[in-house]
Amino acid sequence: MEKYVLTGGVRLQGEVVISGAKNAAVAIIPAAILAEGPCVIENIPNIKDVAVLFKILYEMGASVKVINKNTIKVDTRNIAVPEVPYEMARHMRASYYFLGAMLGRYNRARVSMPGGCDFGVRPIDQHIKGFEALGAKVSLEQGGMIEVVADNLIGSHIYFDVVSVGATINLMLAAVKAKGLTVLENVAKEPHIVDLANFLNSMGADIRGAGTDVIKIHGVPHLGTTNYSIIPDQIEAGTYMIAAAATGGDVLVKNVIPKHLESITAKLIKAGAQVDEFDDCLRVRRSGPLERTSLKTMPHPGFPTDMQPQMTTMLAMANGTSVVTEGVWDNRFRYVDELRRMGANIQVDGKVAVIEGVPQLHGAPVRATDLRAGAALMIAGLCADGVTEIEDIYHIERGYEDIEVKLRGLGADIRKVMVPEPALAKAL
Ligand SMILES: CC(=O)N[C@H]1[C@@H](OP(=O)(O)OP(=O)(O)OC[C@H]2O[C@@H](n3ccc(=O)[nH]c3=O)[C@H](O)[C@@H]2O)O[C@H](CO)[C@@H](O)[C@@H]1O
Ligand SMILES: C=C(OP(=O)(O)O)C(=O)O
Repeated sequence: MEKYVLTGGVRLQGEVVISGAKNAAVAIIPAAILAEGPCVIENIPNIKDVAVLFKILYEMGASVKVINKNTIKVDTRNIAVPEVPYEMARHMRASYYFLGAMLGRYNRARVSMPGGCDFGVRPIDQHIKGFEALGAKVSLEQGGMIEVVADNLIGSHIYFDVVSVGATINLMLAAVKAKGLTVLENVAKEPHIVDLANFLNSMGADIRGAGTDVIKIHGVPHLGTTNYSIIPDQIEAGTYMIAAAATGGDVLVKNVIPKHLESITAKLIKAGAQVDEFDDCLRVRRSGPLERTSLKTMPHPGFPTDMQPQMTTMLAMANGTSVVTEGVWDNRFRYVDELRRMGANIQVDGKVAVIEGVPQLHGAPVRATDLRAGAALMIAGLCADGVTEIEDIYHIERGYEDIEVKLRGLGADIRKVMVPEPALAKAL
C-alpha cells in the first residue's frame, strides 16, 4: 500500500500539461471492439482505469500494443469470448461499456456488475431499458453477471427518464450498427459523449447531435479502422485550476479546451480568482482573499459533480458561508468527515453541504474515500499547515496521471511513500 505525504503552505506556480480525458478514454477503448481492424488511439491518460481496460481486452484475446506512454494500437478481431468476469469489472465503472460495445459487435455480451466510486446506489435501469428497446434480452444472473443477447438489433426511439452519461454511451455503442434509425432523447451532453461520437464517426458511423439533447444514429453494417486523439481531461484541468486558486498560486493549465471549463471558470472568478483564457490554455491566479460562493452540480453544461469535492474543499477556506448542493448523486459528501479532521467546518444534510469558511486547515492523516474526494484532500493538504498523509490513494490513481509529479512540478512538497503492512493484518 502507498500513501501521499504532503507538506502544505506552498503557492503553486508554473505550468501543468493536462492529460487525455479519463471518462472519454474509458468509453473509447471498449468502443474499439466495434472496429473491424486495428485502431490507433492517442492522448490516452496513463491511469489505473485504463490499465484495467487493457487487461480486460487482452484477457478476451485482443491485441493491445503500447506505442508510447499515451498511444496504443488495439486490434480486437481475435476476441474469443465476449465476457468480462467480476474480478476485472469490479475495479471500475466503465467496465459496463463492454456490454454496449460487445452487444453492438457480436449481438451478445456477458459482463459482471461494474465497480467505480461509491456514491450510494448507481442503478443501470436506463441502460437495460435501452438495450431492450433495441431488441436485446437482458438477464441479471445470480452472482451479478449481466447477459445481453439479441438475434438482430433494430433501431428504436428511446427516451431516457434520467440524464445518464453511462446509458447514453452504452446505447450509442449498441446502436451504432443496429438496423435503421435509433433516436436517443434526453441524453447526456458531456464532452466525452461528443468525443465518443467523433471516434465512432471516424470509424464510419453515422451519429449526429452528440452534445445536444437528442442523438440520431443511422446504423451502418461495418465500422473500419481509425487513428484518433482523445480530448483533454476537463476534470483533471479543473482540479489543477482549483489547486492554483486555493493555494493563492499562479498556474498556466495547458492542453485544455476552455469551453469545456466554463462552469468551473465562472465559479473560480466568483471566489476571487483571476482566470485568463487562451486558445488551449488557461492562466489561474489569486492574490486577494477567497470569497464565498454557492453552487449546485448538474449534468453538462452545469457545474460537474466530479468537481464538487475539490470546490467544496476550496470553499472550506473562503470568507463566509457557502452552500454546495449535489444535484447528481445521492451520497457524494462522504469525504467531508476527512476534511473535518483537517479543521473544516462543514455541515451536511443529505445532498446539501453548508460550509463555514475557516482561515486555515491543518495537516492530518486522512483517507481518500473515492477518486475526486482524494483529489480534494490533496488540495486541502496543499493549503494546510503541517503535514497531511493521504491513504487509499489507489482511488486517486484510477483517474489522475502522474499527479504527484505534476504537483511537484508546480512547487508542491509531496511524496509517495510505502505504508508498511500492519503487523496484525500480516498475522491474519
Ligand atoms: C466513467 C464515467 O464517465 N463516470 C462518470 C459518469 O458516471 P455514470 O455514467 O455512472 O453516471 P450517470 O450519468 O449514469 O448518472 C447520473 C444519475 O443518473 C442516475 N442513473 C443512471 C443510470 C441509470 O440507469 N439510472 C439512473 O437512475 C444515477 O444514479 C445518477 O443519479 O457520469 C457521472 C455524472 O457526470 C460522473 O460523476 C462519473 O464520473
Ligand atoms: C466518479 C468518477 O468515476 P467512476 O464513474 O469511474 O467511478 C469520476 O471520474 O469522478
